[in-house]
Amino acid sequence: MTRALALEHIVVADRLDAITATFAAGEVTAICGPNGAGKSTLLTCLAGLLEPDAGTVLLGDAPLFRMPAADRARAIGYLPQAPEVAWDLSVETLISLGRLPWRGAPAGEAQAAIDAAITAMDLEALRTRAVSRLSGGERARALMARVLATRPAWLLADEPLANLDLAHAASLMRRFREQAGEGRGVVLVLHDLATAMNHADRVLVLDRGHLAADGPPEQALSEAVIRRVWAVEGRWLGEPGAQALALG
Ligand SMILES: Nc1ncnc2c1ncn2[C@@H]1O[C@H](COP(=O)(O)OP(=O)(O)OP(=O)(O)O)[C@@H](O)[C@H]1O
Repeated sequence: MTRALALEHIVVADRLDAITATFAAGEVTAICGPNGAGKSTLLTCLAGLLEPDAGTVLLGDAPLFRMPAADRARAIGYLPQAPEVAWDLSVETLISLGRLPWRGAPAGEAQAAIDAAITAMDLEALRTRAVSRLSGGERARALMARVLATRPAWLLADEPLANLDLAHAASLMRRFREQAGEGRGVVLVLHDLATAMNHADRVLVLDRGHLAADGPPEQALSEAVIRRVWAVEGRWLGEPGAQALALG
């Protein structure tokens, strides 16, 4: 069973203030909030890349920052907001880097995970293409595929839809749902509140380093919360699961 990820009173000076939240496996959790609210900071703490100044991050019962790095890398896959690709690799080689935490596993298992990630992100036609010759959205899909190839218990992604066209964005949200259905935990930073409203099981709203709301999307992203946190008048239109936010 996938162990829960939890933040206990974490503080990152001037960026996050005493945040407590437990993330459940099998769910898609969205983190929303205005620019500078602390969303990426929170996600890097969850990923085990930024140690908070106070408080604890737990994976199950284990403090995340005491775990061996390889164990952490197998458990948590993380897609940063603006990932760097240091070398000009082919798409398939880039994706195969997602298997590094599993060195020693059978080669067939690795190839199956890489092939599944290539299919999931619609990259068959680009398998041998150099990363430098991809469009922005294709590159984003290749980087997401690298994370999927790890098959981690937790998938953390910072604005994973940012560069994707409509069809690929919808397809990736379906993949995240499938991943949650397989028992993984999925935590996404999302600016598009309609995507969070329609696809997340739970939404955390951050506002200037504080947790402003935490709950099912219809509560955490109510019109009152949007007014208070984003200072915008918004009105939800449409049916549950296919809502749009009208502004003004
Ligand atoms: N490395 C850093 N050192 C110090 N402060 C930082 C650092 N990175 C970000 N900050 C500050 O911390 C706050 C939170 O930043 P963070 O990147 O977590 O926000 P965010 O909610 O992800 O914003 P955005 O929607 O703009 O991506 C901001 O005020 C930012 O200026």
